[in-house]
Amino acid sequence: MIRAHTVAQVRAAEAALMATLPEGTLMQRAAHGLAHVVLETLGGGYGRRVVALVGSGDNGGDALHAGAVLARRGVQVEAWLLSTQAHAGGVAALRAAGGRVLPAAEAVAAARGRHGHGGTGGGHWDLVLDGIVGIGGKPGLRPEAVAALEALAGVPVVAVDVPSGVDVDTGEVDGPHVRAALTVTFGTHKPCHLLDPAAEACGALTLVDIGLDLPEPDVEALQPEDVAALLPRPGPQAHKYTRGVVGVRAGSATYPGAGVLSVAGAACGLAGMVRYDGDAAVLELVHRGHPEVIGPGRVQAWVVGSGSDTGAEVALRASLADDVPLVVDADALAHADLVRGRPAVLTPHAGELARMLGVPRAEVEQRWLHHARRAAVEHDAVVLLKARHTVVAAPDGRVRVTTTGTPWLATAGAGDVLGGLIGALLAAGLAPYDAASVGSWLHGAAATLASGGGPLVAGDVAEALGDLVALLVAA
Ligand SMILES: NC(=O)C1=CN([C@@H]2O[C@H](COP(=O)(O)OP(=O)(O)OC[C@H]3O[C@@H](n4cnc5c(N)ncnc54)[C@H](O)[C@@H]3O)[C@@H](O)[C@H]2O)[C@@H](O)CC1
Ligand SMILES: [K+]
Repeated sequence: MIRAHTVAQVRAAEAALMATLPEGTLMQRAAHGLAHVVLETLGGGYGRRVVALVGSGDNGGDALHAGAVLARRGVQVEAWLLSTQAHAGGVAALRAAGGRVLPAAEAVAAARGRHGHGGTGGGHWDLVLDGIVGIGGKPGLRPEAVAALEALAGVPVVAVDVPSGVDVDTGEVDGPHVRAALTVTFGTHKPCHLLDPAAEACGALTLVDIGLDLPEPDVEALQPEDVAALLPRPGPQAHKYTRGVVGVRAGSATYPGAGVLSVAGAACGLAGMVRYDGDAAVLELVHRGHPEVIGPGRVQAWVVGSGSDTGAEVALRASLADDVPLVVDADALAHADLVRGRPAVLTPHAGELARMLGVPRAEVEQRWLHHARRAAVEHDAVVLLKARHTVVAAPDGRVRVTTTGTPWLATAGAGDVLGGLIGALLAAGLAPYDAASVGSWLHGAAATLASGGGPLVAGDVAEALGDLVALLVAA
């Protein structure tokens, strides 16, 4: 599991640990870990050239101390100070190790002198260390930092702890921020490493352990071993009913494909049986790919709403009449109020969630975490907000972010497959929060498997699920 803690949680854990250790120990752990990752990234030390952008706080201190370690390994290190307040011990350590320290304004002016305004002076450097601000930073960057980054445009950036300028606790961005190729973080992940748009600015992630003792995380992301542990598996005595029956009320004469694809997701094999309750012509289409699907009857979970058109409300009310958990998607989301307090997973995309909450879509896309959490509380149900990094929020505040997937998954019908898959997991006995987050993880991973780096259609995702589950179960 990737566990992400808020700034306040990290500060508390750091304070508790620091009280037991000699001063500076944690920064040394962080700086050595960071330097080690940088040396690996550079493929060695001697002859490499690294510039550190250094702000006024301990994040700059980390960059300076890491710079000192790098300088001792033969790296040519220059620190550009963005403030007169730079970490004194770090400055002294870097100087003592042979690094150069100068005000950023002077370095930027020199780069501009050599290469003109807007600067292509970056060509000299192999890597930029972003020690502008860490968890103590306010969102956005000051003009001096923006100018320094411009002067170094094109050089890969390694962010120290977080990409400077992003909101650490929410992943929101407001104004300029660093875009890193790699982020090296300390002690634990922070929400901005998982939540877009900040997560996109992190690049790859590496965690350096500094020995923090941490509470329950604010946000987490399932990893393959977590998904494998949560996957429902048939026991030796299993039969189709004990494995769960999932019912699908999706698709209509107008949108038959939604029914076919919802069933394709539900028929992933993780439940024992799939029932279809809807348009007879759609059932005929369903039978071409899935002859095992049967008509209405008792189920352990319902999937409702995709392509249901004007029949969504009737389908939802009929499903609620059975006291079983349900997936509420697409057209049925307009009637999500009916579901309040029932075991359910609501699966909106940003536009649908915006309508549910009565806010502009752009606001949802700026503040994914906030809106997913708010919707989960207001609807008293698990909300799965579909996006590049899907956010699954429970009414009690728990949040899981999905980091699997590929941009090729942005394709028609992919959401129908996801709804069916989550329905199968509910029918198999997973709680709504687990079913939603495991389903979303599997959906993204199956897309990556099916894509192989190229385009795909929704049916390919459903087809890849079997192979994916086999890989997880075997691992
Ligand atoms: N305290 C410790 O022992 C440890 C701290 N660590 C490092 O310390 C960092 C936190 O350090 P700090 O609490 O000193 O805070 P930061 O270094 O994150 O930044 C705070 C400083 O930046 C200024 N500032 C805030 N927003 C700004 C902005 N948008 N632009 C420019 N300047 C801005 C503030 O005036 C303040 O001086 C962590 O992210 C991590 O890198 C790690 O070394 C682990 C151990
Ligand atoms: K930083």
